[in-house]
Amino acid sequence: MMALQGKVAVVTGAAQGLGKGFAEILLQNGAKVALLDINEKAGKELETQFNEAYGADRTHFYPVDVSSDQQFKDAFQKILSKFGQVDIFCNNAGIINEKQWEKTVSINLCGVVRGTYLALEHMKKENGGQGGVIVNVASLAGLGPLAQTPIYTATKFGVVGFTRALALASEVANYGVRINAMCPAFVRTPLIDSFNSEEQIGQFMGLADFTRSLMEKFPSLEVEEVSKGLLLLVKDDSLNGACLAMMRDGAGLVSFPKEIPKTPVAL
Ligand SMILES: NC(=O)c1ccc[n+]([C@@H]2O[C@H](COP(=O)([O-])OP(=O)(O)OC[C@H]3O[C@@H](n4cnc5c(N)ncnc54)[C@H](O)[C@@H]3O)[C@@H](O)[C@H]2O)c1
Ligand SMILES: CCCCC[C@H](O)CC\C=C/C=C/C=C/[C@@H](O)[C@@H](O)CCCC(=O)O
Repeated sequence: MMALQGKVAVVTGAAQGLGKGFAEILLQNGAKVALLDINEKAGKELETQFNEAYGADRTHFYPVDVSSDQQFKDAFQKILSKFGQVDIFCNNAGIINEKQWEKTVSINLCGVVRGTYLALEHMKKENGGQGGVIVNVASLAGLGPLAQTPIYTATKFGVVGFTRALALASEVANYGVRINAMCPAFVRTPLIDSFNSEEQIGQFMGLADFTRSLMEKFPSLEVEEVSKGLLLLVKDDSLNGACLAMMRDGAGLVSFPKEIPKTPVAL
């Protein structure tokens, strides 16, 4: 089990919702945490709140839009100057916007790639790094489709595929870095109200009742429950390439088929 005392973590999309919960559980377990978010006001307020609760200088906020390569790189350098190292990197920032779908891809998928490559470059043993762990936040919609959000679904499938491929690369090439994904069902944060917003859902608004019925099948989780899942993926040294599915009736590591299950067809 990885001990978190003295470790340095980075969490994107940390100003509210799941990111805030992830940052807090890492602080409670002894890590220092760099908070990254596009929302400067909420981020700075959270920095003050966390430093008061967990000790001065345990947390610092960096304003970053994860769709900007430059902002991400600049912040990473500042984090290294302040904290000296990065051991844990959680790519959590994500949005739902089916109308501005290229923006959604740039944040939800490209943002995860940007953060992961920055972290990997620093952590990789072949670069003189100390190893570490990266956790990418996907969704249950990265394992099965959410009809109202095809682009969001595509980005989350992308996050799962990217995480699994890179985890395999890390194992084969011995990077010394573990890379895992989280796939929670609905979680009680502002994001789940999106299904009712024409601005975010656009042409798929007519499917709102379909999402509502899915929410009955998968009752909302609380941020605190999902945060325990992050802690598991960070601490358990045996986990690399793991996808943790989380639902109200229980969490579990997803078993992906070794062979593709298929029904034969005549060609
Ligand atoms: N809430 C759910 O039901 C749920 C379920 C499964 C997965 N997720 C995933 O969890 C992650 C967090 O979602 P949440 O529910 O906490 O959402 P949220 O909207 O409450 O919080 C998202 C945070 O990300 C920040 N953010 C948005 N765009 C950004 C950008 N370009 N750069 C940096 N920060 C940015 C926001 O300012 C906000 O603080 C997302 O990736 C989401 O897809 C959420
Ligand atoms: C518009 C609100 C969007 C919230 C998006 C969040 O990421 C939450 C997504 C939550 C649930 C998605 C469920 C998708 C489910 C199906 O595809 C289902 O078949 C998956 C089956 C899983 C199982 O039963 O084991």
